[in-house]
Amino acid sequence: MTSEAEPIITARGLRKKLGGREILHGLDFDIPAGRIYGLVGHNGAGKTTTLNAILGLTSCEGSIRVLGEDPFARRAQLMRNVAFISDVASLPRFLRVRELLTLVANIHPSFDQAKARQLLEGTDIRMQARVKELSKGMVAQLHLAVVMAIDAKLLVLDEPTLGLDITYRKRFYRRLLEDYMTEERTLLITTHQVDEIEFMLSDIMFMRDGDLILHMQMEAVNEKFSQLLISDATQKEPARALGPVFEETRFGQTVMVFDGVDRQALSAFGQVSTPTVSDLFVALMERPTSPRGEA
Ligand SMILES: Nc1ncnc2c1ncn2[C@@H]1O[C@H](COP(=O)(O)OP(=O)(O)OP(=O)(O)O)[C@@H](O)[C@H]1O
Repeated sequence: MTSEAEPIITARGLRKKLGGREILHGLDFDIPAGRIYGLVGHNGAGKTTTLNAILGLTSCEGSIRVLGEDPFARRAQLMRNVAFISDVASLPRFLRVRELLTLVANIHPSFDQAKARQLLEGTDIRMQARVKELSKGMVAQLHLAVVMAIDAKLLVLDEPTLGLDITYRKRFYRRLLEDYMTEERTLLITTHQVDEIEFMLSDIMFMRDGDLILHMQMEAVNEKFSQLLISDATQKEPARALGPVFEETRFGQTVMVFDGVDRQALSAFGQVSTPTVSDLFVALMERPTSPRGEA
């Protein structure tokens, strides 16, 4: 097993300029092995650009190492241990499923064709079918089966379930968790439906306008942040005195999010819980000063 001391990905001062504009403003982070990371951010925050830097699809300033290598300079070698699914449907549409499996077997040294066939047995996808005849959900399933049959240390998923219905999305993530994840593998996922994957995440990263504004283990999120639901309006002012980082009204009740405030103290004013990742994201996006470099 790769030790915690040797991160799978290390970025220092990662910057990217595109079209004369800086898209990534100097990111610093380490991603250890055996974790499931959720990378969350608004449209245009720089998530795909970050993933492209990790996958060696784009060159950047600063430094990035994936499994100890520079992904841009050593992309071909690195792809033996890295697999990815992007939101851009990238499977050749004219191929039959069995031709696709043969093609991947020919180009990918860590691909186990028998395993891919076995993964497809439980689906409606036939070996004779052409990719273009499959529904979106079936293409996603096929893509996942191909990727799950690659013995990779790092799997990068960029909006992997875009356009799929809820049943497919749930099945997709369940499969990934049950049949793929081991403590030697690392998963990095971006999605705008973060509530659906929250149950499987070990860590989250929030991006805002090319900056990393939060990078934290889920357990730490639990300890650090609290959500307070206030039904009694008279409790709003005293709760506000404790300095919420966010406040809004929902169905006539007040919701506040606190950073580092004792839950016992909060419970005097209402119902205390841990905010969901999406609630926390909304709260921190509105916070004027970003806690850069927080880990
Ligand atoms: N080739 C390019 N030339 C110029 N600007 C680009 C290029 N590619 C991306 N950008 C810009 O970089 C910024 C970050 O884009 P990126 O795709 O990384 O965001 P994202 O967080 O993945 O967004 P989304 O959630 O919409 O996929 C955006 O403002 C985008 O317009």
